[in-house]
Amino acid sequence: MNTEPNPRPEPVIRPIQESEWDRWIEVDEEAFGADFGPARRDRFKAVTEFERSLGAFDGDRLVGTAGGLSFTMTLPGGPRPVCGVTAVCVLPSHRRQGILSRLMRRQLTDLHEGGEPVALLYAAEAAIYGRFGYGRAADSLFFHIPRRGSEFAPHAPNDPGLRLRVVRPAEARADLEKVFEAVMPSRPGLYARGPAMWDAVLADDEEARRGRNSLRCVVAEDDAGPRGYALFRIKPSFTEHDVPDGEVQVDDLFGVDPAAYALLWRHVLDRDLCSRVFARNRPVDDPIIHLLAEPRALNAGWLDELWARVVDVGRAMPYRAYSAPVDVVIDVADPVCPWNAGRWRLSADTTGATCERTGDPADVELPVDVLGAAYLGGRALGAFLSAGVVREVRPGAVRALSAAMQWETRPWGGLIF
Ligand SMILES: CC(=O)SCCNC(=O)CCNC(=O)[C@H](O)C(C)(C)COP(=O)(O)OP(=O)(O)OC[C@H]1O[C@@H](n2cnc3c(N)ncnc32)[C@H](O)[C@@H]1OP(=O)(O)O
Repeated sequence: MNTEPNPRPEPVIRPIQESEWDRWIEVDEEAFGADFGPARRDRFKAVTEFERSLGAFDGDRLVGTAGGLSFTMTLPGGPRPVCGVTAVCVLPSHRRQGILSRLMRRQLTDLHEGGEPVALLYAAEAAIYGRFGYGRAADSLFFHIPRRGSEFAPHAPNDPGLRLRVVRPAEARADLEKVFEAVMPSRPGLYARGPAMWDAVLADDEEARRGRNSLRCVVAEDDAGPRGYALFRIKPSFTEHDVPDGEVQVDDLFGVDPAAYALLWRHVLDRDLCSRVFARNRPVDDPIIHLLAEPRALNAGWLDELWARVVDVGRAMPYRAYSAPVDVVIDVADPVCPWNAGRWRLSADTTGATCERTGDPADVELPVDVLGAAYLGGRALGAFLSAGVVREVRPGAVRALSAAMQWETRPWGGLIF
C-alpha cells in the first residue's frame, strides 16, 4: 500500500480576468506587506493589461502574480516597444515552492511566442532575477548634498535668458510632459510616461508624501517655452535650537539643455531654510557630478536600477543600435529559454545589425544575463571576463563586443514601475 501523502497539485498559471483584479492586487499587498490606498489602486488598475497579467491559482485561490506592461523605451539607437515586468509576488504561505519560477517561465514563453524581444524590470531584491536570465543593465546613484559646500565650478553654464517659474505641479503638467518627451530619446532606459504614469509622478496624497511636505515644482523657461523642471518635496526639520534644518528631496529633474539643468539644480541646492538635498535616484553620468566645484559633496551611493532580459537573442540583438563595428560568434547559455541557447553570429556596425544562428566556432561564451546586463549600453564586458562569467575563445573578441554594445549615455529608467 502506498503511504506517501498525495503530492500537492501544481498551481495553474493563466491570465486573470478583469473581475479577478482585486484579488490579484491583494496578493501584492500581502507579499509586500503594504496597504495600497484607493488612489494608488486606481492608478495601478488603469495601467493593468489583463491579458498579460498572470495569476498562479492553487485550486481557486490566487497565490501568485506577474504583470507585463507595454512600454516604449529608449534603447541604444532610439525608442522601441518593450515589456515592463511588474507586480511579481507570491503569497507568504506559498513562497519557495517554485511558483515564481513557473510564473517567470510562463511569462518569458508568452513574450517569445508574441514576438517581444526584450523585458525589463525593477527588482525588489537584487538576488531574485539573475536565475531567470535578467542582467543588471543600469545603475543609479543617490546623493546627499549639503547646501554649504555645494557651490558650482566656474565653468557651470549660465543663460541670462532663462527664468524660473514656481508653479503647482498639476498646473504645469503639459510643460513637464513636453520637457520629458524632448529628453526621453536621449537616454537608454527612459520610457514614455502615459497618463497613469504622470498621475503617479504627480501624486500628492499621504501615501506619496511619506512624511514629507507637498510636491513642489519649478519650471525653467524662456520666451519660447519650458526648458526643464524639478519636482521635489521638503522634509521639514529643526535642530534642537529650533534652527531650520530641512531637506530637499528631489523626485524628478530634467533639463533639455545644460543651462536649464544647472539652473534647476542650483534652485534645489539653494532653497532657503534647508540644509541639504537628497536625490534618491539619479543616473551614474548625472551632469551634476561635473557642475559642483567639490564633487565629494555629492556623498554618493550606488544601487542597481533597471534589469534587462534578452527574451529572444535573434530578435533582440538587431533591435538596438551599436557604437562600433563588430563581427563575433557568441555561444549563449540559457537554461530558462532554450530557444536562445547555442551559437549566434552578431554582425553589426553603426548602421545596423544582424544576429543569426551559425555552426561556426564560438568567439565568446556567455550566459544570457550578461547580454541583458550589456543590452542598454551601460556595461563594459571586460569586468565579466575578469570575474570568470564570460569566456573568451578568440583573443580580442570580448573587447570588440564590449565596444560595440556600450553606449555613450549611460542607461537609466528614472521611475520605478
Ligand atoms: C519586478 C517586481 O515586481 S520585483 C517584486 C518581487 N516581489 C517581492 O519582493 C515580494 C515579496 N516576495 C515574494 O513575493 C516572493 O518571495 C518572491 C516572488 C520574491 C519569490 O517567490 P517564490 O515563489 O518563493 O520563488 P521560487 O520558489 O520560485 O524561487 C526560485 C528560486 O529563487 C530563489 N529566491 C526567491 N526569492 C528570492 C529572494 N528574495 N532572494 C534570493 N533568492 C530568492 C529561491 O530560493 C529559489 O532558489 P532555488 O531555485 O535555488 O531553490
